[in-house]
Amino acid sequence: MSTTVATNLPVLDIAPYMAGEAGAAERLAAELREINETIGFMTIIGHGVPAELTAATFEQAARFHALPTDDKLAVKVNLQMQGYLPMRGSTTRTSTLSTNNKPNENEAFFIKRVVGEPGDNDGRWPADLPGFREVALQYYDAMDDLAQKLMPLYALALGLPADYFADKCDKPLTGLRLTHYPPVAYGSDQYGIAPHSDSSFITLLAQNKVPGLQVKTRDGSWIDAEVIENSFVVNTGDVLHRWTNGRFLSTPHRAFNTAPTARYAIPFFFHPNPDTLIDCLPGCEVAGEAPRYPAMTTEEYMAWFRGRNYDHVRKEKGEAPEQPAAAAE
Ligand SMILES: O=C(O)CCC(=O)C(=O)O
Ligand SMILES: [Fe+2]
Repeated sequence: MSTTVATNLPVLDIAPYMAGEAGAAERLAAELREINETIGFMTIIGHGVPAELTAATFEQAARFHALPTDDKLAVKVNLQMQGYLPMRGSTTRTSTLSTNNKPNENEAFFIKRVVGEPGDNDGRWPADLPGFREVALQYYDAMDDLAQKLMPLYALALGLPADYFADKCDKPLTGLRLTHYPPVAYGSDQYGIAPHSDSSFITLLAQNKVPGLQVKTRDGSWIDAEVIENSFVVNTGDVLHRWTNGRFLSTPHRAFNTAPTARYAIPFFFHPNPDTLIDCLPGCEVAGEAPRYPAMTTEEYMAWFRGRNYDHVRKEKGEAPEQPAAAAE
């Protein structure tokens, strides 16, 4: 593990905006723009998500992963990434950030709910775990809500009308991942989750009491994300990076668990609607240059991403496990 320095990510207090204070949206949007053009990671406070709900979700993640392996395998992940992904079931291949060829030292439970539907997760809910589904879906609602509230800030940050993303993200592809990183003596090129950028528009990662998240800065150094009580780490993912023609950074990050106890993480991934075309946004063109990324719908992009990173999806498609690189959605 290379040397890191503990440095705070920029902290954005969104309480004035959430309270509807005059001028708050414009002021925060300007900060958001600066952050996204320079580091792509921030910590938000004043978000209004009850700390008890976040704590309860961490507890449910721990309860799920404490189940016997057979019970977890009974809800094994499907091709839509709903259900249980066993230990070392992912290898980060979409990434050009590392040459590791070892699977990620984590296991995860994925929930994906379609907006307006009750959240059946393709029937993939653990038996005999009362309260798990209810808490997870309540947290999911809170994350959906927070992500939607952040959309106008992202639009303003890009010089677009505040409601620009509204009809492009009103039936978003979202997902909640409950990850378990057991304590591991990591070998070389071994990670809890290998260096990767997220595939999302944005990711909302509840502050972890157990440190382990590291973020790569533009000068190439890795910094530890510091623990700030009741906050969310919010980062730009590849979809927004592509949409902004590379202007908003989709910053590499990785995680280890070096604590003697289990570490859990509960990231929420927010994508635009499946049929939203991710094509260079107005104002992000570079004069005299073609857009850096080919236009693709969110759905097309995600299908490509899953095929690369998740072994069960590769197998289904008849593709051999390939030389890996780490990914997350
Ligand atoms: O475990 C963490 O803190 C980060 C996890 C992560 O980056 C992901 O799941 O995409
Ligand atoms: Fe990530």
